[in-house]
Amino acid sequence: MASYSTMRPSVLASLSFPPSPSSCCTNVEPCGANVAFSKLSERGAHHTCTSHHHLPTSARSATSMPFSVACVREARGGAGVGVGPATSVYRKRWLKTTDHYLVTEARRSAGDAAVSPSPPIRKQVADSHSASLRRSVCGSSPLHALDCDCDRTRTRTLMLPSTSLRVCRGHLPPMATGRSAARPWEVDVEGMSCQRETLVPSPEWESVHHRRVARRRTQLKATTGRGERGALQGGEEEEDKVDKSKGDGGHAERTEGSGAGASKDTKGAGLSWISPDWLTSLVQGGMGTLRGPDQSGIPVANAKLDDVRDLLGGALFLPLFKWMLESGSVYRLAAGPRNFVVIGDPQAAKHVLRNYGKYKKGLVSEVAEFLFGSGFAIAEGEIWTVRRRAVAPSLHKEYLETMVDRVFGACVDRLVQKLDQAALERRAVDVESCFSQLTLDVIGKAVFNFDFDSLQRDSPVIQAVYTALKETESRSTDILPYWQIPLLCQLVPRQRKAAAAVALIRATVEELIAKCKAMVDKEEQEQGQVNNVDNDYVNESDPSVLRFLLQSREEVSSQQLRDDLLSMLVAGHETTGSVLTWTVYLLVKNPAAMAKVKEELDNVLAGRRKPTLEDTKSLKYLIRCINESMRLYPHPPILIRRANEPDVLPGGYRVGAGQDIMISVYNIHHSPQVWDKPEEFIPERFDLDGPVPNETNTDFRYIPFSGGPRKCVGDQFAMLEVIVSLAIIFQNFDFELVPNQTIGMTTGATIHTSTGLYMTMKRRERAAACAASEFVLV
Ligand code: HEM
Repeated sequence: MASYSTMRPSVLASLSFPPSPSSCCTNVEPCGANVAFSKLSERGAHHTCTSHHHLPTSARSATSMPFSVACVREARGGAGVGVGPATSVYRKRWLKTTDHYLVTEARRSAGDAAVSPSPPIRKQVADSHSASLRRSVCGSSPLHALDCDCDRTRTRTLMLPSTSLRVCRGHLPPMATGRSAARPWEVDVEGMSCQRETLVPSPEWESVHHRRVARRRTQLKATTGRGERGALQGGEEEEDKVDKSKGDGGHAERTEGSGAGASKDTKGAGLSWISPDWLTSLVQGGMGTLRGPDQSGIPVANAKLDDVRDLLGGALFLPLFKWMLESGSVYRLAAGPRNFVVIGDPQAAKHVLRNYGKYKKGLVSEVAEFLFGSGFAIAEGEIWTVRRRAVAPSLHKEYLETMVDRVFGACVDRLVQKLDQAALERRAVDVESCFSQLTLDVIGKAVFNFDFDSLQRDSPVIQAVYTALKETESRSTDILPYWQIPLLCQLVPRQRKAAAAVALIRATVEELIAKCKAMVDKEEQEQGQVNNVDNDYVNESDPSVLRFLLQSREEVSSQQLRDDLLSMLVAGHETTGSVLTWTVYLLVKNPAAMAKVKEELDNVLAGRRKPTLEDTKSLKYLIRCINESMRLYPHPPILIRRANEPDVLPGGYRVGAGQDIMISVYNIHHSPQVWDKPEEFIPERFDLDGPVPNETNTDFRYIPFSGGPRKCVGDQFAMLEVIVSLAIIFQNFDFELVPNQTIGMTTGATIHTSTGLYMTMKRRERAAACAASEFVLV
């Protein structure tokens, strides 16, 4: 048998190996997952690791053979590159099968009729043609790979209208992989015609799933107390099997909420052994025996097992609201080993938020430290005081005016072009991802003077930010903070994924800082002096926050600067994107309000598409719509604090030192005791000629930007960005919701839709008459 090492160069060169049978994912990265593979390029022993689930089927099976991987990070991976597993066991097996493959191929090309290509090779050759037609677009959630052929044992048959396809579980949207009733979902297929298809679960899968759910329910009903936990564990073992067979849990980590009847991916709940019923009884009764009677006067929510799915990994704010209706506006909740006091009362919220000394960020700092480091969004004490004082002045009036004039409009204009194209092709667009891209572009320019250009090309940063934020939320409900143990972080796939996301974000930020530093130093060398910066300073060519901070020559370590800017990047990106998404959604659902907005825009801007800072003040109705949208969908919906010392809340509720607190902004904003018709979208509820509502003038009934010393530092920036964006977009387009969509809710740090928000759009006649583009990005 010819050996691989002797045959490799010549045979590989002579093989017309199909150009990239390709991994199923376009976002392959060397993420160092459980099974690492090394890539042996012909140039020598270049090794790179890539995650197991990113590799094509042939790489994972025992019968591995050469193939190529499109590695986006390294921009490598073409035809004729052999990939072999790195671990010795895999390498051995792989070499064996490669030898076999090469010999077989050699015999075949020498005309040996007895040899026919092995089935996998035939399959790959066939797929290499169709792969180019069906390139997956799974980089940008919630779009997922189609027909990826990862591993046949882990696939599920899905019915397309015309055919049936096999899709890897790991690449399906969460509602498809979840255990609750699945319903139709969508996958973007970048095929020849770029059509979108709707997939529904196959009838076999549905029936297996329903049987499993029914069995589990019966088990739970039949048991109580200790037994209940036993039953849950039993059920989980079964679910675990399902989960293990999932291969990649990555996508499934994006879970569904129960809003608007959305189905839920209860992965978190299913994998955890905690039962709030059990813990609630501990708090209600057991706590009396363990720690003495509960003197706090705070009612304990009767948390039910069914609700825990939402609590662990879903739209947490929804069960919190349900429990408020049952237990009152301040209640205690046992969630895992922690217990929280949940506040849905404006006065109690005001007390906690204003008394920052008594209440620190606590749990938030713990669970988000891996992302923000010592950034001032989560820092406490002296670091926070100093850094907030240093950064906040960068968002001064001159700066905001520059943003309105030179950044917001220019970025939105690119979105307009994108939507224009979709309108021409009568294509539906997921506006949620568009807004996420837009706000990343804006914050990139505003904070770093860097153009992510994510509207035009896929930015891995978006997914990385989402992954990192989702991880912070998961950590806050994890039963054990195992992620505090470094070794476990290296072993657990979810942690590795989060670490990779943070590494990517940090590397991006560090690179941007280095570039800007070099530029400032160069300028100063050329001018032979250090620039003095006053509070209104805006650099003409680079108005970014980074430039402001570097030029102000504050004493700060480069790591602190990185963490502060990263705080702004993360805090200012998702939040604003979500406000845009839900405001558009609400307006499209309320045509009368939309008509008023458009009328106002036409009056105030009179065909000029670009509002100035002054114009924004006149767009009063639009602003009220945004205010109302942030009431109904606050981002984040929950604020977390921890009591530094014992205290008494308004209403006489006692909290002990170390007590974790959730201020549910969602509860306050939706409370029937606080608002009339709280569930309705009524922009007029805020007086049109009155002040813009905030925490002060509503006495903490309305706190979308929080309140007290740790109130959002970017509130004005964000409002202006949303006003300018919507003003331009609504002048240009009429939107329509794609029918039969389920708009579910899920949370990262903000409220997301569970599977995107698809809309079609038409150019408004009036806008069509306007010139194509008036903005140039600075
Ligand atoms: C509509 C969009 C936005 C919303 C709804 C929002 C909301 C919030 C909220 C509620 C907090 C307080 C969290 C707490 O009390 O625990 C906060 C903090 C913060 N926000 Fe925003 N934000 C938005 C946009 C922005 C933007 C655009 C930036 C940056 C330019 C930004 C930067 C920050 C920072 C740095 C903090 C931490 C402040 C501190 O702890 O001192 N935010 N945001």
